[in-house]
Amino acid sequence: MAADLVGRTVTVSAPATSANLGPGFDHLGLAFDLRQAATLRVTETGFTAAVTGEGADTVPRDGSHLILRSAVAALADLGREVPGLALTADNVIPHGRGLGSSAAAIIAGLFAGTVLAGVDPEPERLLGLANELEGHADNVAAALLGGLVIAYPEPDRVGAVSVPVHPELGATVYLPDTSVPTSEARGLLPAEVPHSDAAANAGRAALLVEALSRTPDLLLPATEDRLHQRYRRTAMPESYDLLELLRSKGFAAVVSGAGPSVLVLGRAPSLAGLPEHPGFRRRSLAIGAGARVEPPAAAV
Ligand SMILES: Nc1ncnc2c1ncn2[C@@H]1O[C@H](COP(=O)(O)OP(=O)(O)O)[C@@H](O)[C@H]1O
Ligand SMILES: N[C@@H](CCOP(=O)(O)O)C(=O)O
Repeated sequence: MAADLVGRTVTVSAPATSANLGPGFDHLGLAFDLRQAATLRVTETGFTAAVTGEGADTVPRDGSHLILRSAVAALADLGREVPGLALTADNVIPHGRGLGSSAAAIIAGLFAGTVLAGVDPEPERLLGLANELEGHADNVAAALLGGLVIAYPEPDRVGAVSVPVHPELGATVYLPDTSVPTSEARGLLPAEVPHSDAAANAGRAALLVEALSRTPDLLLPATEDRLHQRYRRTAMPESYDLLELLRSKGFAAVVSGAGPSVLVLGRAPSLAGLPEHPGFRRRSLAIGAGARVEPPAAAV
């Protein structure tokens, strides 16, 4: 038991993310300026969570809390065990909406656990742990590194590269009141897809990297997907209808992550013309930085 760590405190933050971005299923992620902050203190005994904001009524208050579990996993990976941890968090990322709340929680916990152990948060090690906890690498990679990220899991490691985004790129998210757990949305995907659909997505994902980084005018064709969105329609019919409506008007709309939020990408000024839509709250998002240690004052 690492009694030497008792009393250590750290405040960290990790961004909300949108995974997939249309054709980049499980591989592309984009981070936003909406951040999960968390303060963790090593205590003499017990695992506790004081939580306000999004999900405060539903998340556990003991050691099964996702941020605490992730911090413990990072410590264990370093061969350290702590007698207790006290978490304080004010959650601002809505849960189960496709904005990577679980990825931000996992990355915040892993980052905090590593810093509490006195070790530099080395991206590849954290990404491997995060992929195990989340089950897919796209939004944990973006939450860790920030900006636009291509994740590429390999048999013995998870790789990720950052790609510069076009300076005018903006994003607007349409948030419904309803949520769909990512596990449920993943359960709707078929085990096999037609070769032509896989080929189309491979081409569009390549085009999307060009569109996001250099040529935003290509975003509408570049965000076409045939591998996941339509299979998930039954779980989020209103989102799919909104997506089709926006695309018919020329906006590059996609299901954000596993949904049910709808994300629109484009040059920031062009997004000013986006319409309101009943049942959804519209919100502009700027591209965000990756996980980081915050000054203690950032804790709420
Ligand atoms: N800040 C958080 N603290 C604790 N648990 C969280 C937090 N954020 C997310 N979770 C857990 O992850 C779940 C949502 O994850 P998921 O279904 O993948 O949706 P998404 O990541 O798109 O919001 C929540 O119901 C909760 O169990
Ligand atoms: N590639 C995953 C992304 C899930 O993202 P989330 O933010 O909805 O958890 C998927 O599409 O299942």
